[in-house]
Amino acid sequence: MGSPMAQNLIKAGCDVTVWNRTKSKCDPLLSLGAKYKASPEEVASSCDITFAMLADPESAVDVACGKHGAANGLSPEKGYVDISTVDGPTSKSISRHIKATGALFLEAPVSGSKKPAEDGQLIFLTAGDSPLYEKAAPFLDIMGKSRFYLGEVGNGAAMKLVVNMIMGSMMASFSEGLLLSEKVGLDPSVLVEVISQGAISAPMFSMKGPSMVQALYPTAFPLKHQQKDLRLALGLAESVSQPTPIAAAANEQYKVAKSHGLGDKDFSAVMEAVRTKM
Ligand SMILES: NC(=O)C1=CN([C@@H]2O[C@H](COP(=O)(O)OP(=O)(O)OC[C@H]3O[C@@H](n4cnc5c(N)ncnc54)[C@H](OP(=O)(O)O)[C@@H]3O)[C@@H](O)[C@H]2O)C=CC1
Ligand SMILES: O=CCCC(=O)O
Repeated sequence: MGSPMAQNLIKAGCDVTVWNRTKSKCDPLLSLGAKYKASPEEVASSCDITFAMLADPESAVDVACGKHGAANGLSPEKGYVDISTVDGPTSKSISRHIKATGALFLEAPVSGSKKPAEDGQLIFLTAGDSPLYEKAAPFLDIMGKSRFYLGEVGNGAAMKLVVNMIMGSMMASFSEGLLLSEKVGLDPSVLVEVISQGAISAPMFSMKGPSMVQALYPTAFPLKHQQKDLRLALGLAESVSQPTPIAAAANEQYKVAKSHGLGDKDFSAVMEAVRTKM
């Protein structure tokens, strides 16, 4: 996700400096004109705004607050925008570290996957310092098609987790439907077509259905990240005593799929956990 987002900034003429743990993944960006720094600290100290896109809460904390983390390079007037999908408590902790340097903080997780990231069509769910929201807006508009400002840090993370909780449950349910249709002698491709014309039509079903029918799961959104998001969403629900039995059942299926080595496949590969008693 970080790579196509950075590409769009570079192509729009922004002065972009990049870092990634696996340096070779920066090469396509460097050939487009990006500069490279050897640590998040050096990126933050050389840029006005630093955007971070990390896998999970642990890596988001490490890159922001760890040794040679971005916080070490920040100072007043600078801004740190964390686009990673994390839970509210993690985001608040990162915010405290960043703000202790005098810099501003915005959480800005995104809805939309690989293709929207490539096409600059992401949906930003932001919260935190509103002056940084205003300053970052022109860049968010290059990478995305819309942006929401949701107030206090934690609200962007919560919105993102609720959306992905619904998405994960929908995908598990869709998988069950595809498999059931096949078992009763229907053509699952026709089910995909029927769904696309009715009230439960969703771009996700139309885009992923045809390959799921062929048991193909080319990765757009890794299954391990969908399971992480369900886990974090269940934690959010627990924190306010909201029952979420459907999401909890879906999470079990993603856990099974992950434990069978499907974590790096697209999250639609949850169908393999539903298909067989893995
Ligand atoms: N893919 C999608 O469709 C979407 C993903 N998201 C969210 O965006 C985030 C990124 O997703 P995505 O790009 O798909 O994930 P990837 O797994 O493809 O990339 C994860 C990134 O995090 C880095 N990373 C992981 N662990 C560490 C660590 N310990 N220290 C430093 N860097 C680390 C990786 O570095 P390295 O290259 O070295 O492994 C890589 O740059 C996740 O939070 C995900 O939930 C949100 C919307 C859509
Ligand atoms: O977090 C991943 C979201 C994927 C999507 O919105 O299609």
